[in-house]
Amino acid sequence: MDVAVLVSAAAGRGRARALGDTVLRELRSAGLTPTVLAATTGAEAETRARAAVAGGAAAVVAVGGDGTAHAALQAVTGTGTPLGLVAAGTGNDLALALGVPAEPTAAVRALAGDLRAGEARSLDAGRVGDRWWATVLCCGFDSAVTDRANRLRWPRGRRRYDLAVLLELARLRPNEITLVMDGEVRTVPATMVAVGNTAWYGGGLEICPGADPADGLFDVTVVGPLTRLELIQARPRLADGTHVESPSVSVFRAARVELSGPGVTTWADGEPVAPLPVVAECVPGALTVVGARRADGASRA
Ligand SMILES: Nc1ncnc2c1ncn2[C@@H]1O[C@H](COP(=O)(O)OP(=O)(O)OP(=O)(O)O)[C@@H](O)[C@H]1O
Repeated sequence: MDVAVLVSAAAGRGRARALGDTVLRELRSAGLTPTVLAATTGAEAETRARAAVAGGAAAVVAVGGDGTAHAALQAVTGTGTPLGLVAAGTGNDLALALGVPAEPTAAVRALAGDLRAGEARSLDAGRVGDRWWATVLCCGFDSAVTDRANRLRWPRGRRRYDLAVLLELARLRPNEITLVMDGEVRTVPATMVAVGNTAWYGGGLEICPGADPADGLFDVTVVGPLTRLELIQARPRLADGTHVESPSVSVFRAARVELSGPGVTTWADGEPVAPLPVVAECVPGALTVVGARRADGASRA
């Protein structure tokens, strides 16, 4: 059985590259025939993965973080070809939501076992235009921070993100966002809006705690106007999803979410998707995964 493998050299500050040989060895010893797809950018990875799927690969295995999975998603979603994950990024929110074993050897064994047994899980996927995503599409404060962090050349790693948070806090103000959720229109001042297929984003923040990637619906978390202090105080509550109890936070469920507002870019799976306005559609069963141990609403499992 031929399996295409994406190894993102940059992911996890070199962790994915360091794991490449181990992953290939484990795949071979499970009786599979892996081929590493040579790619140095996300766009190249998408092109190679699409060709591998068209060529009949039994699965695409993404060794990296959410950005690597996002590249693989563009090739597999809607095709029935399964995605396997080996978590090796700084953010592994999709692997977390699906219960993929954190230990790489165990992750490879789990996905190889499913492939050999012909077992896979069907999950919903988010779509904006022709872009697929699997975790959370966000806009507002959080996407401005990600945008800013990507423009900063210094410092490296987590501290770049922390600096971006400080810079964006300094210019914090809510935007008027219009949401149309399954036809119902609301215009609200929002600090941020998160459209969740799964619960986590940003490397383990449970922004949409009730999101179930197998229910055909998004969970939409809308955070209303917050002061700087309130936003800082809300951050730890994101780690366990208790922010949704705050009176400033509203949660909705919908299969189709239109978002419009001024000068805001949406991000999903840690990657830029499109500037507003966008229409996000939840496409039931569009994504097939192997090696997942949980796919029915992570926080309830
Ligand atoms: N096969 C590949 N080769 C090179 N780059 C890739 C490949 N696949 C994806 N990428 C790109 O590498 C970047 C980092 O990948 P990823 O998000 O998986 O790792 P990460 O450690 O979580 O990174 P970050 O925290 O910077 O998002 C993404 O922007 C992605 O598009």
